[in-house]
Amino acid sequence: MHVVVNAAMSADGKLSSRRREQVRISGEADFDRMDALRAASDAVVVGVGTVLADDPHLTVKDDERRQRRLDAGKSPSPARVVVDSRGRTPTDSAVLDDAAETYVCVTEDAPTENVDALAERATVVPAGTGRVDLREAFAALESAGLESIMVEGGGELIFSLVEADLVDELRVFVGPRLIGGRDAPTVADGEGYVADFPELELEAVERLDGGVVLSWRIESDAAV
Ligand SMILES: NC(=O)C1=CN([C@@H]2O[C@H](COP(=O)(O)OP(=O)(O)OC[C@H]3O[C@@H](n4cnc5c(N)ncnc54)[C@H](O)[C@@H]3O)[C@@H](O)[C@H]2O)C=CC1
Ligand SMILES: Nc1nc(O)c(N)c(N[C@@H]2O[C@H](COP(=O)(O)O)[C@@H](O)[C@H]2O)n1
Repeated sequence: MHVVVNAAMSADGKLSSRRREQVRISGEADFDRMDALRAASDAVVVGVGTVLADDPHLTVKDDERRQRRLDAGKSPSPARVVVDSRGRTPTDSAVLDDAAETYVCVTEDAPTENVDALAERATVVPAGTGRVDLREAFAALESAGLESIMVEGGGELIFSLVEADLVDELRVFVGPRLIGGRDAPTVADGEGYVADFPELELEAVERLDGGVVLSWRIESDAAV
């Protein structure tokens, strides 16, 4: 399994504002780069915080890319995965439509009524208790044939994935605006580190949309 995190942040490192509503940080070229990465992936992963904030669709937008996937015997868009401990994904969410296959990773103690409702529209993957056990969930996704994984956010999920040693690459578009706010989400939220900070190796720098795309490799010890 190969896991790439792709996100867009302001020049001061924020994924959105303190209201946690979607903020357009990327320009057309960066959204197109994101679409190409989606098209090259087997699955696109987000946390339920992102579903509740943005109601994303997570499909491939470009017709030619969708056609190329069909020509290769694949579905037009990759599978969508929501990491959602309690099964809070609303049943009318865009990720639960029939445009692509969807997996919802929940905990074993998630409320049964939520799990049952989600199971009508998605494949439910139980993993862990309290919070989704990401290593167990990703191992289940890999067993389902999902090898090439793109994670779009948000900051809570990205931090946990790094902490679980599941991330191979981090690609961040740094856009030409400031958002500010001590409570605004960043690329890596969660508890944060106080020591043994994960080390990154810079692989590429590309100017785009008045900002820059930074591509980093993360040393990962653990295999899934
Ligand atoms: N600029 C960008 O590229 C993007 C921005 N966003 C923004 O990020 C914000 C949402 O991010 P967050 O609030 O951080 O939510 P998130 O999308 O990271 O979801 C976090 C939630 O996932 C669930 N979860 C289950 N197991 C977990 C585990 N082991 N570790 C972590 N979370 C687990 C929990 O319910 C947790 O609250 C929104 O404001 C959205 O607009 C989201 C994606 C991309
Ligand atoms: N890469 C990027 N740049 C931005 O400026 C953003 N606001 C986001 N947000 C994420 O983009 C995805 C939207 O998906 P759909 O267009 O609905 O398919 C979703 O993951 C947002 O959280 N990303």
